[in-house]
Amino acid sequence: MLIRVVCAIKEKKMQADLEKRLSDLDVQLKFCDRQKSPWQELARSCADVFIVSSLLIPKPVESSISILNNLPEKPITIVLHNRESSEEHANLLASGVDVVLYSGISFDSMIEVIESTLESRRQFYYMDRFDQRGRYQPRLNDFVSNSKEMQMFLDEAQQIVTSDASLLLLGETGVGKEHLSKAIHAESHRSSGPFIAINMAAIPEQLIESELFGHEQGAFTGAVRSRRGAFEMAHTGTIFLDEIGEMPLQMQTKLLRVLQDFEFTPVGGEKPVWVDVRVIAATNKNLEKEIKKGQFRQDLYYRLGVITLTIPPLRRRKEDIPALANHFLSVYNKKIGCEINRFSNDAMKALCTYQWPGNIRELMNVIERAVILCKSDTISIENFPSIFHKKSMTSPAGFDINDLDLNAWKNKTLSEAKQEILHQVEKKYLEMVLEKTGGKIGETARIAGIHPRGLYGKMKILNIDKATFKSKDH
Ligand SMILES: Nc1ncnc2c1ncn2[C@@H]1O[C@H](COP(=O)(O)OP(=O)(O)OP(=O)(O)O)[C@@H](O)[C@H]1O
Repeated sequence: MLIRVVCAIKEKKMQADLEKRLSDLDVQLKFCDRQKSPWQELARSCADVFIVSSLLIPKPVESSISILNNLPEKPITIVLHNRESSEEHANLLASGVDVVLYSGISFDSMIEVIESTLESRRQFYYMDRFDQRGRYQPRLNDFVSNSKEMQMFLDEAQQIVTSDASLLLLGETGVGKEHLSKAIHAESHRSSGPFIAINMAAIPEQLIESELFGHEQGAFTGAVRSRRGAFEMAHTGTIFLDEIGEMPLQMQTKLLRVLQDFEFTPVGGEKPVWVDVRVIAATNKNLEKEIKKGQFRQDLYYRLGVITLTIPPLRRRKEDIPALANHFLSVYNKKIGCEINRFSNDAMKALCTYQWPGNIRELMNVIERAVILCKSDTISIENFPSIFHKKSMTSPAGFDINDLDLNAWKNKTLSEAKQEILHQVEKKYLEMVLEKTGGKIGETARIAGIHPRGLYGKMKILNIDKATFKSKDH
């Protein structure tokens, strides 16, 4: 968060000195007009810290201070008092002022107190970001995943956490793009800074600019107070721009300009603001198609996608389903207060066969519903929605060329891409036959029309363990 300091200082020299020193402190600084009564201006600005001369506080002091204290930002108020009277200091503190400073003290001491106030404000935002156990969740290591594909993906993600480059996350709805970006933020050197998520599809078009870059009071009808935008809130942290494919073209142009040097001017503002922010954008749209249709700027696509990661859909990493299902079972057991131990074999099989168009979000919802409906210690297929009861669910999934992730092939030769698909097909086929034969190698080899030694070799390469199939009821 970029700390905002708003000052109303009576003495001209003091104002000039403070302006000089506070500008070095990584804050956004604003001075109210000394000629007019500044209180209305203070109350309409959005600030973390107010620094005011006691002579400018309208009487009665208590109600003027309470106007500031009741602002939604819960600002800290520092009053510079021109008399060294402990009684008057005590009265100011009793009216709700946080810090009272005698303006006759050395300027360095005054700056020291202001600095420590700013630091306590930064800590206030910092504390806000941790759960009760003091952990900022989620972390990359906590990612529930057993599949090779996801492990490779997570290794790739691990390599880019140290980078400050913009990141574009692609993937279907519910695959975990926001979840991953939180984990990347938590692993990065920015983890003590904020993570601010903003969804382009959820904001009316005319408000996007103000949501992203903030506005000044009076910038448009209804802008009664000034307000900070997401970029300012994300200062020293990460901003997550979700559904970037929904951003209107005109805003794309503005965003591109901001991404050049991270400087912008709030709507209706005069002074530019500079922020230090890492941008992670995400979409489930095919941006290359959107570019061809003229709906997305190619230069913005390149700027956002300095690094691009595509999270595979759940149906392409079915090995993850049992681990994820058990993870969500324990999450909802705790949340709902149940003690369900397991899934029946049929129930787990149904989960593993389903195509999951809504990915992990859909899986979470299905498990939550099942935990609520389950009346025993085992979740059965009857606890799932009716689509899971159909017979076709238990037959092996069909092969759909459209399910393939073409992005994953970008740096591969044709023969490497073919090899990869071939491995997937062989793995699926052999697992299906091993399942049928209860893990019997001779019988599986006979059905597959290959030599048992050849079958062993393939199982080793494809990481298939026959013991997995022996444990099933055959
Ligand atoms: N690996 C994971 N382990 C545990 N929970 C996960 C995992 N991945 C995603 N989730 C959970 O699944 C839900 C959906 O994830 P998320 O919101 O990150 O998806 P998304 O790809 O950003 O979706 P959308 O495109 O619709 O915005 C969230 O509640 C998230 O916490």
